Amino acid sequence: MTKVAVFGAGSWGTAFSRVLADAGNEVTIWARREEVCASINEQHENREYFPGIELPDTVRATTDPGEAAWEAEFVVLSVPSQKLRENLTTWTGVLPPDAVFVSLMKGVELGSTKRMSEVIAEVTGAGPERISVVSGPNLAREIALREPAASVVACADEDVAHRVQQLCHTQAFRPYRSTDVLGCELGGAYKNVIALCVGMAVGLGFGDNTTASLITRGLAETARLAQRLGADPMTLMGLAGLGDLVATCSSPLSRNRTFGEKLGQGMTTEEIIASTRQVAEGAKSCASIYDLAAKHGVDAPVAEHVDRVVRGEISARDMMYAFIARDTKHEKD
Ligand SMILES: NC(=O)C1=CN([C@@H]2O[C@H](COP(=O)(O)OP(=O)(O)OC[C@H]3O[C@@H](n4cnc5c(N)ncnc54)[C@H](O)[C@@H]3O)[C@@H](O)[C@H]2O)C=CC1
Ligand SMILES: O=C(CO)COP(=O)(O)O
Repeated sequence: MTKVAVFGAGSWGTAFSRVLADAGNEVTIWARREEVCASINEQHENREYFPGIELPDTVRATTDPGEAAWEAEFVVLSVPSQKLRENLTTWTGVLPPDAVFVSLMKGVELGSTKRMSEVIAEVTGAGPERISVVSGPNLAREIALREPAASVVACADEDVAHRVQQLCHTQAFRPYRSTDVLGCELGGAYKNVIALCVGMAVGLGFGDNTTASLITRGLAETARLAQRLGADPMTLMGLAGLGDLVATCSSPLSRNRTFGEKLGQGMTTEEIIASTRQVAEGAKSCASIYDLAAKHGVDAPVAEHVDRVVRGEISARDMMYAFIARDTKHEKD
């Protein structure tokens, strides 16, 4: 059995652990909280995130990072993006030197505007052949329930992408392979910002014309930045781009869409954050993605306006009409 460490016992870390176990691996989850760890080891379920969904015996948990990482061939990372750097820095001493990293995270770091694979490389010194990402339309609850879904495993080294693909291919989970790490990561992070925006439209009571317009122009914006940074534009038409965007913008399970809906209904960012424990990555990544786009001279009205709403500078309604009032242009621009 292949040993896999999963750092992060939230929704996605837990659901993906079930996928890994279903694929025949031995999984040790690092959980931050003792009670989450105990429920996985004693009740074989993560009571906080997925009560009633049984985890196989091959999934164990620990609060000790060294124990989680012990002899692991793969190290899966699934903590909130803005918390990766500080956590990973404390774990470097216990991580096996040859392990392949698998990032499940969909965000861009504030300040540095780095993608998660870049943070991993910087903190651990791992080369691109040891850093992979998994990204696609994978709402954690549906994956935990073994509903059929596809995803993308990307690594600069296609052989490594192939290994990670084998690691998580199950009867319900179908990973495709890619070498476009940048495109997959940007697609995953940007769709959260677009889902926030779509959620705001829903919260304001607007219908399908509005949401379809936002999804389509949001995808155009994502592809524009991705292409400028060197990604393959076709990645954005695939599962890690359009696929994830459709899932996240359509689903009431999405934390980002739900966050946006609450903003559209008039709640403030502070009120929404206080009302949930779960991470809505887009609420932070809107600022870092806008910074990244600005740095590269790319027009990013969705990221820019969502950031302004999240900061409380403009209302969600004003944002919607500000989009419409922008100067007319060619659709391809
Ligand atoms: N939930 C989903 O459906 C999916 C989530 N993702 C991505 O996976 C990543 C993780 O998200 P989720 O598991 O959904 O989030 P979550 O909010 O469900 O869980 C986050 C986990 O990180 C832990 N955590 C929170 N603050 C921390 C800190 N300061 N230090 C260490 N650990 C901390 C929490 O205790 C929890 O175990 C995010 O980047 C998200 O965008 C990707 C695909 C699907
Ligand atoms: O990334 C996701 C689905 O692929 C989950 O989206 P949320 O973080 O908005 O719940």
